[in-house]
Amino acid sequence: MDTQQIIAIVVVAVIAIALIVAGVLADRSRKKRIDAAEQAREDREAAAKAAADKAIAAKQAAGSEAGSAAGAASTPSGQKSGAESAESTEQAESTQSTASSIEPTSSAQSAQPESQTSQTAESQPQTPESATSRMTRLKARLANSANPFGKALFNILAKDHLSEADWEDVEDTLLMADVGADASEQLVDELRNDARITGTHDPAQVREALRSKLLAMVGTDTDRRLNADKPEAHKPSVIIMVGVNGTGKTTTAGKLARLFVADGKSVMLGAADTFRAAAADQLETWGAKVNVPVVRSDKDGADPASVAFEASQRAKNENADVLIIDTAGRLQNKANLMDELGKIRRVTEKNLPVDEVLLVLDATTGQNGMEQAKVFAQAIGITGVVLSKLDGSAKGGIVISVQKELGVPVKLVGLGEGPDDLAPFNPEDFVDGILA
Ligand SMILES: Nc1nc2c(ncn2[C@@H]2O[C@H](COP(=O)(O)OP(=O)(O)OP(=O)(O)O)[C@@H](O)[C@H]2O)c(=O)[nH]1
Repeated sequence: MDTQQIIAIVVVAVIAIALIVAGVLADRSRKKRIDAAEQAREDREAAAKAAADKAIAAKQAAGSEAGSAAGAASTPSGQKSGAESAESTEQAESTQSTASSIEPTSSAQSAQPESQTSQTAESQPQTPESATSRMTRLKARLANSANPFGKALFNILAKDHLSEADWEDVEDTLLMADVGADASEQLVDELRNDARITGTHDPAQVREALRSKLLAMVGTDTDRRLNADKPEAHKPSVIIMVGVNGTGKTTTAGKLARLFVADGKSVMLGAADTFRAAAADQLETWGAKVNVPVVRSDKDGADPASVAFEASQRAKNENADVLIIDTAGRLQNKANLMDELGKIRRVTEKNLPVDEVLLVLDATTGQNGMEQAKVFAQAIGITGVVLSKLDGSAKGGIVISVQKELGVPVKLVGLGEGPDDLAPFNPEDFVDGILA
């Protein structure tokens, strides 16, 4: 072997080592960026949560000053912190009694003497907003919500030419919008490959391609109708609301009742959240607002399954069109509470088949929602997801992972605390919301 050959071999070996080292360094820096993005996301969530807690505390202080009886009856359960909720749930669990005293009430029957005199406009039956007007208003709200991710994407995609670093920024931005690591990587890989094949780096074209790929991931031809709205629905059609503490189950139950009432259906609400009297009171306030009867127990800690049984029996006897059963918030890692959901379902099914179990996920929860969804799906079986509080979050990319992993469609989105702030999930509006 002459000197030239030896030099050639050494050069090749040095280049190979340099490539390997560069690869390892690039991988590490990529991991660092993802970690930093995750950290930034967590910080933002913590800041948003702190701000929300502050607002809730201020609201509670204002409420207690007012001290009105009606105010006390309509205190939303979500006004207590998740930790408090979980604690009260656990306390009630130990004192739980099977002998419940169930009181079917109607909006007229349910008013107590003092709450009758102090009944505010809030609990008076209101006329539902028309579907068209509601959709226009909700779309405008979604379009106006400040979306840092959409702006970040816009800034990247507004460049003349996309560099490797820009592609990575696109991926990071999708990650921060909670699109999920796998989906974000897949999207950017596909876009980059397409760009290589077609030779185009035109940001406008890339943006359009990203939109259609996101739309395909979210699914444009999925059947997102509520089962109660399908021709084969049972009568009464039973819907059970489930989810962790404070996600918006009771609020969504109330808004949903209103949607059915607006469609001319007779609705009944079942307060199977028996851990706190305030929860049944909150549902009763919604019942009065949307003018539907509420079946509840007057006893704190009564067996939720027995309330569900009573509610389903009454809905059956009265031939209601829809029965919506609200359940207590529970953390997905509390096995006994998750088992209780199965019992609520089984007991209800002694009277009526259950058409729908809606998991209410808080859009601001991020990828943790995925873990919740899996456990709830296992415990009771879910047929649809409601993504609540989308008005307070530009994220909601969790939609993609939930649908992909559980095969369950997102059917509704919550866009505020008002009675008409619930809308069918619309993939186009949702994707445009992320890209806006
Ligand atoms: N901004 C906004 N707030 C919402 C939405 N849905 C519910 N909320 C608020 O979230 C808080 C909690 O809502 P609840 O309906 O009490 O939640 P929950 O899941 O029934 O609570 P627990 O029974 O304690 O588990 C309340 O202050 C609601 O007004 C929404 O779509 N947008």
